[in-house]
Parts: sequence; C-alpha cells; structure tokens
Amino acid sequence: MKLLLVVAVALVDADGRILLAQRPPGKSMAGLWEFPGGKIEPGERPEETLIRELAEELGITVKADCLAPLTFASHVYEDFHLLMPLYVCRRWTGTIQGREGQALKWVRPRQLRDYPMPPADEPLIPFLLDLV
Ligand SMILES: Nc1nc2c([nH]c(=O)n2[C@H]2C[C@H](O)[C@@H](COP(=O)(O)OP(=O)(O)OP(=O)(O)O)O2)c(=O)[nH]1
Repeated sequence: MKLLLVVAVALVDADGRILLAQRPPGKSMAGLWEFPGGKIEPGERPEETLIRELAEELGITVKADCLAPLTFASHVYEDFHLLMPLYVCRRWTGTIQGREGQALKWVRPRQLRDYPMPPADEPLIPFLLDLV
C-alpha cells in the first residue's frame, strides 16, 4: 500500500485555542475539520512543507524554529497509509485568513471532539488536551 506523507500543525493562540480548517466541497473527506498542512513534496523537509502550506492556505509566515514536534498519526485509509507528523506552533506573523475558501475555527482542546475530523486525527486529540 502506498505510504502518503502529510504534515500538519496545531496553531495555538494566546487563549490556548487550536485552529481547525474545514475541508472544502469537492475534496476527499469534504466537510471534516482538520489541522492545516498538506502533502510533503519531493525534496521538501516537513518544516518546509508547513511553511509553504501555511503561507498558501492561511497567509501567515512561520519560522522553522517555531515548529515543535508533538506526535504523529499513522492511519490506514482505503487506498493509502497516511503518516502525518503533527507539529505545534504558537508564533507566526501575519493575519490568519482562509485563502482557499476554507472555513476556519478556533477551538478549545476540550471542544475538539465536537468537530468531526478525519479518522486519522482522532488519536491526536489526547495529545492536544495534555499540551494546552
Ligand atoms: N492537512 C491535513 N490533512 C489531513 C489531516 N488528516 C488527514 O487524514 N489528512 C489527509 C487528508 C488528505 O488525504 C491528506 C492531505 O492532503 P492535502 O490536504 O494536501 O491534499 P488534498 O486535500 O488535495 O487531498 P486529496 O483531495 O487528494 O485527498 O491527508 C489533517 O489533520 N490535516
């Protein structure tokens, strides 16, 4: 089975809330709430992927040394195995905006379970509850 490498980040604001983005219509798992991020392109380091994706998707600038590894997801979907490191980031510059039409929501860790997420993400929630 194909191994798909995706990198994601929990952006944490000053109130300890975490940013979720809603997968837009037309994409796989449309409507589910996920952590910002995306596929690691050939030749990219995961931190570079996140820096690129956060600029493209949210319009913010993040430095590699503000990305702290937290945990990872390993999940078998129907046609690929997802391996997804999850970073945490509390510092960025710029104003967060959904630049690809995606809905965004700042969510308290205890409320994460109220937002339907891709199945790979559910085991990540306890790590976020411990962190914030
Ligand atoms: N960014 C992100 N992707 C996630 C999360 N959880 C999860 O299962 N994924 C999956 C969904 C996608 O299959 C893949 C990320 O792909 P992507 O966001 O770069 O690309 P995409 O939506 O165009 O993917 P797709 O339409 O080809 O499925 O990882 C998450 O929390 N954040």
